[in-house]
Amino acid sequence: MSGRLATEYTAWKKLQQLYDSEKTKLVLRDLFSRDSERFAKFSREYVSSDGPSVTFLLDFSKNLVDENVLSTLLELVREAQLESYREKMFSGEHINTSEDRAVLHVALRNFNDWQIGEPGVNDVSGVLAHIKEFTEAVRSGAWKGHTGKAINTIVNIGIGGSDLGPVMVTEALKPYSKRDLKAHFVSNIDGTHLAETLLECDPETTLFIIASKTFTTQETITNATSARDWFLSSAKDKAHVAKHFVALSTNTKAVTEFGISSQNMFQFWDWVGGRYSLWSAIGLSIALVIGYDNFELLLKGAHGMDKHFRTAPLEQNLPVLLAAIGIWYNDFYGAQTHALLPYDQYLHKFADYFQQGDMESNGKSVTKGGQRVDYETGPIIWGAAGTNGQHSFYQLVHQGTKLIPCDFLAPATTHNPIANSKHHRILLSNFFAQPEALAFGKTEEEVRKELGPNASEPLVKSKVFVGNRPSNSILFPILDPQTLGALIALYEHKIFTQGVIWGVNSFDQMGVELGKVLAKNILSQLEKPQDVTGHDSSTTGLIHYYQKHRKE
Ligand SMILES: O=P(O)(O)OC[C@H]1O[C@@H](O)[C@@H](O)[C@@H](O)[C@@H]1O
Repeated sequence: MSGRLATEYTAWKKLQQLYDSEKTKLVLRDLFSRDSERFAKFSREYVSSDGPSVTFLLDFSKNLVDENVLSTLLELVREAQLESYREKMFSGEHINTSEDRAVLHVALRNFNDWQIGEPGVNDVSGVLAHIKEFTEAVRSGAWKGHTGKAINTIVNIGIGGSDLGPVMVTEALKPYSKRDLKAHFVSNIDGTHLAETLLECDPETTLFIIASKTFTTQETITNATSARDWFLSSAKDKAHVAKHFVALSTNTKAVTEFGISSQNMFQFWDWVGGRYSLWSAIGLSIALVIGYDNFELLLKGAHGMDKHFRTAPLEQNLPVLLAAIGIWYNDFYGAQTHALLPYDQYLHKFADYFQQGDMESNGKSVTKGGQRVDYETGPIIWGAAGTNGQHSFYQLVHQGTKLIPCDFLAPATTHNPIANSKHHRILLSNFFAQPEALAFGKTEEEVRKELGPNASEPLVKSKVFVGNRPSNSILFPILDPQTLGALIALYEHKIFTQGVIWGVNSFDQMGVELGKVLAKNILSQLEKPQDVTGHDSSTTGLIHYYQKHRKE
């Protein structure tokens, strides 16, 4: 975040030389056979130092690194002044320079009372108390709808950071959920999303949570307005809106104008980035689903990771290690993507969540100083829950022409030990096997031995796994709120660290603006063909075709 070009760092140049000279020697089969201590050297156990107990193991031994490469990567982290930028973040400096804002999602989970001098920080505990009071009233049935019935359905209306976090976390922590409180999430402007959801709602027992930091997002305001119309078509009286609509926002004025009273508004602040906002009032749906105490455990688990990130030496610092290794593939090996592969059905939205978390943060091509970068920045993040991915895209990961660094994540214990945990043992056997297969592959010699002398050459070749495909493995005891909090914060700080090295502003999102502006202009031209002006022939042709064929 220094705004310097990463290629100017001495350590970067050293890494390029190392890549050129050592690449052919960084072969996992050899690295492991040469060093029986490799696992011990290249793995770390995280143990939270305060708050609820969280432990997990990060095994990064199956990466194309040796001690020399790793220490040079850490030299790069130091040279980019990660430690100093980290302090700037934690102390509330306006490191989001383009928007002149502090970046303080860590303050939302600051149960250590670090002193942070930014307006709003002192109000965090008040908002948490409001969330606690409200969620307890709804969950206990004390909060009544307009006909005196308790709430049994919540609908969170939000998009991007006001949707993805609550969706991912409520899915991940389903075992902790109140099963008789149904939770829906409406994000897409496509009317189908709202219409299909409303089919499952009763206006007497549904609570709408309008989640929008700005409260100006077209999708959210349109969906919220249609939801309110739907509600009023049965409730009739506008006064009933107060019992069925609450808002999560930084924009009190727009919330009040919408018709939601300020008592039913849960506040947060401009120093909470959308994609870092699940810890804020945006987490209200999470607290409703899993209960306030579990929500607080989620926050405390994240806080433990904040403390680790802030204080652990770089060699022991898990977000830093993940970031450094990621740079090695992204910038020297030319890897375009990074796969997140949780072997836990509850984490099936984890990759979706970090698609925004990572790609909106580091998908930039100018530094904070305004220079065009001459290296690759944020990777494409993708993935799916194991073992489904194995029967879909793993073919390419194992034998395709692309290098795809993978993170495998799994819980040692399942919440659903059906069939005497047989399912879980099979799941975990795959979690252990895939990184092994990727790393060590299967040589031509091994294939020949297996197939016998009569096997055709093409068949032999098609069954070879070249291996040497890198991965990290993260193994945790069980997916509970505190562990999930720590894991999310782990990746948040990884993203931060990489952003510092690349010199980009990880906290703005200018790239989402242009399309919004063009869509607004096009919306005003959709009525008549003669209104369609000022576009290229392709866009004009598409709009004309739509106008010719639309029915409504
Ligand atoms: O929470 P609101 O303000 O509705 O924004 C929702 C989302 O909008 C998008 O355009 C992005 O900028 C996201 O970062 C943001 O999370």
